[in-house]
Amino acid sequence: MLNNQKILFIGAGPMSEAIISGIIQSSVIPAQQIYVQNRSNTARLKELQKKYQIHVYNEKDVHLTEFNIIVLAVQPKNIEEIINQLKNTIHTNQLILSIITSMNIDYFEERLMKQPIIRVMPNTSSMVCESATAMAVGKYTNNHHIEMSKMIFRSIGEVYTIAEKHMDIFTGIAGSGPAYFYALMEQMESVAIEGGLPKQQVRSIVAQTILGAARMVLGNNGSPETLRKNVAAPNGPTEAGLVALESFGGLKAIKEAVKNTTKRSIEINEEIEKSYI
Ligand SMILES: NC(=O)C1=CN([C@@H]2O[C@H](COP(=O)(O)OP(=O)(O)OC[C@H]3O[C@@H](n4cnc5c(N)ncnc54)[C@H](O)[C@@H]3O)[C@@H](O)[C@H]2O)C=CC1
Ligand SMILES: O=C(O)[C@@H]1CCC=N1
Repeated sequence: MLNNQKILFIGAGPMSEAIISGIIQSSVIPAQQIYVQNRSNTARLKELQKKYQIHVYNEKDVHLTEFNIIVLAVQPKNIEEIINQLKNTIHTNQLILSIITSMNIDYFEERLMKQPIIRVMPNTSSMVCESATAMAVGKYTNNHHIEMSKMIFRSIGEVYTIAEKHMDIFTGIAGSGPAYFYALMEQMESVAIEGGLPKQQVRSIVAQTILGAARMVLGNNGSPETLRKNVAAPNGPTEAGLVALESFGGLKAIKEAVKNTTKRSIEINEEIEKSYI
């Protein structure tokens, strides 16, 4: 289905790279059909070209009508210039996949006439084909568009089709989630080194521990609650650790992190909508 499709990424940041790396590893779209446009950073474009053997463009050289699929991968603050670039140029037979955080499908549909648009929230684990990706579809999409989008994002992990109103909480959990785990890993690495474990082993020990816990849950070996209880014998070392986690606010902090991310995601859309009134 994607054999003859040409795909353009607008924005050459880490998220575009993570997706490109994933789709090349999974051979869902060949490298020679992948194009990336960035604003001015020629060195970054050269780096991506060399690493993945894809085509790269500076903004002014792109002919947007050549592409079947256009992935928008810039920050929300750059959205207006992207709309200006697309408006009056693209056709309704081109599929837009927006991974831009916070920006609602309505925003695009109001500015681009009858354009098929799918809003997607992947995460950086796309790089190793382990993303948890959400997809919400616009009103001008058809089954073919939805299937193409699923194929692309399934090549880089799991895809969940959700209602668009849940995109912000999904961002709080899965889009931003890797950052919470990295923050946790930083703390665990630091205390492991302080406790005398050899530095060269610590990174692997911590990462393997998180990977194993995730695999236990995904392998249906029990709910997180049951699995937690299995680790913590009454009055054992784990129980002491969990008591500290709770008493230092660790559990509440996790919930607050998700809530704050969700709130900020909603705010960004509101701020940008307001700035154009
Ligand atoms: N990094 C992450 O974990 C995730 C990011 N996202 C979202 O994906 C989008 C991209 O994320 P990153 O790659 O992290 O962002 P980034 O800010 O690192 O990269 C975006 C790139 O787009 C370029 N750019 C800006 N305006 C442009 C224009 N008009 N034409 C061409 N290039 C332009 C910038 O120079 C920059 O190199 C953002 O909206 C972000 O919120 C979504 C899911 C996860
Ligand atoms: O925080 C950000 O800017 C984006 C949202 C999801 C991951 N990164």
